[in-house]
Amino acid sequence: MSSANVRVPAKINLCLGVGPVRGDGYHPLATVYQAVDLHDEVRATVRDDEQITVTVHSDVDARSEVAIVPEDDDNLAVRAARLLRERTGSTQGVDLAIRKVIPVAGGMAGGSADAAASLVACNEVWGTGLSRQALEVLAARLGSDVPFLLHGGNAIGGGRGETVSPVLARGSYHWVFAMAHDGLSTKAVFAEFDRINAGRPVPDPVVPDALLAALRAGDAEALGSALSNDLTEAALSLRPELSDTLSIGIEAGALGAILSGSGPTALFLASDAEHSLDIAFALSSASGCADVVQSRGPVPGARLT
Ligand SMILES: C[C@@](CO)(OP(=O)(O)O)[C@H](O)COP(=O)(O)OP(=O)(O)OC[C@H]1O[C@@H](n2ccc(N)nc2=O)[C@H](O)[C@@H]1O
Ligand SMILES: Nc1ncnc2c1ncn2[C@@H]1O[C@H](COP(=O)(O)OP(=O)(O)O)[C@@H](O)[C@H]1O
Repeated sequence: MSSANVRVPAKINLCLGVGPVRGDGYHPLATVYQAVDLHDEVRATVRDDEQITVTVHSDVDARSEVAIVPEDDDNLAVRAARLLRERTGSTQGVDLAIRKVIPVAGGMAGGSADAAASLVACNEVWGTGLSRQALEVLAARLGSDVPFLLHGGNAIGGGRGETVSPVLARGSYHWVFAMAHDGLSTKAVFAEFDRINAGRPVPDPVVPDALLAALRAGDAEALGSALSNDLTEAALSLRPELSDTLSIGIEAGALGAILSGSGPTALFLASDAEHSLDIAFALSSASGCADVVQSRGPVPGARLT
């Protein structure tokens, strides 16, 4: 096969517990990931030389972020292809074309999603035949949340986020995402977390029992109350105006409102499609929102289409 197309979802963190910084600079996490219906696509086409190229396209007019996605070896999709080649000894080249929908530096793992998609697409077109398990090992080297994007659905994330284990979950949830005008650097938000917590004891992170119970029961209202994110204070310290966005969604009756990962995307849980439309409408005129998107989760991880 000379070309393959992979669809890959964004992720949200239903809870994000963050522990004290480790010796390697990373933080231990206790999170529940959910893959949501907001997808990038990566098309891989084999070249007849050894080059690896990437192009990035977007249909999203309201955000001009594609300009900040590197179209060179720094692109995470290219790094994934190089890592797969290194691991398998393949010498083939590939053209990668990314259709970008997931917000860039939005706390929804868009770059990690493209890395996961590139692993699956290149493994297919190069015929390198690595198992999902072997791809997960490579994924963990590319970024903390890349293994989850291969997996999809709902899952518990441990370690620095790269260990993914199953969670008992029921139900399909209605989400509204408020995208900000500019992204936030994950590294900068973790550094702010360390600055704020310097001199304070930071406990080891845990996944709250109330959140696990809500997911087991498929109870949207209980899930809304159990949403949590230990990076909130740090992200709001860097972007105080995000608290206005969260307040607008809460006033519109959201069952729960938190930042997605390290932000700045804000996420709101709705009880049904109509409620989700009401919340989206309230947010659409907020000055801090570049775009408002209604979505559903969970959905599967990176898949060939
Ligand atoms: C915070 C989370 C939560 O799901 O999501 P995002 O907000 O980025 O989407 C992730 O852990 C992000 O994962 P990812 O974007 O793959 O981060 P990485 O490339 O591994 O790390 C980028 C930087 O973030 C910091 N980092 C990341 C993960 C972690 N557990 N501890 C950290 O301190 C480190 O400074 C690291 O250099
Ligand atoms: N394919 C890619 N898509 C998006 N960002 C990328 C990609 N490759 C590299 N990057 C870089 O990674 C950074 C973080 O991107 P992203 O994964 O979207 O954010 P987050 O970690 O907040 O979810 C961006 O600022 C961008 O420069």
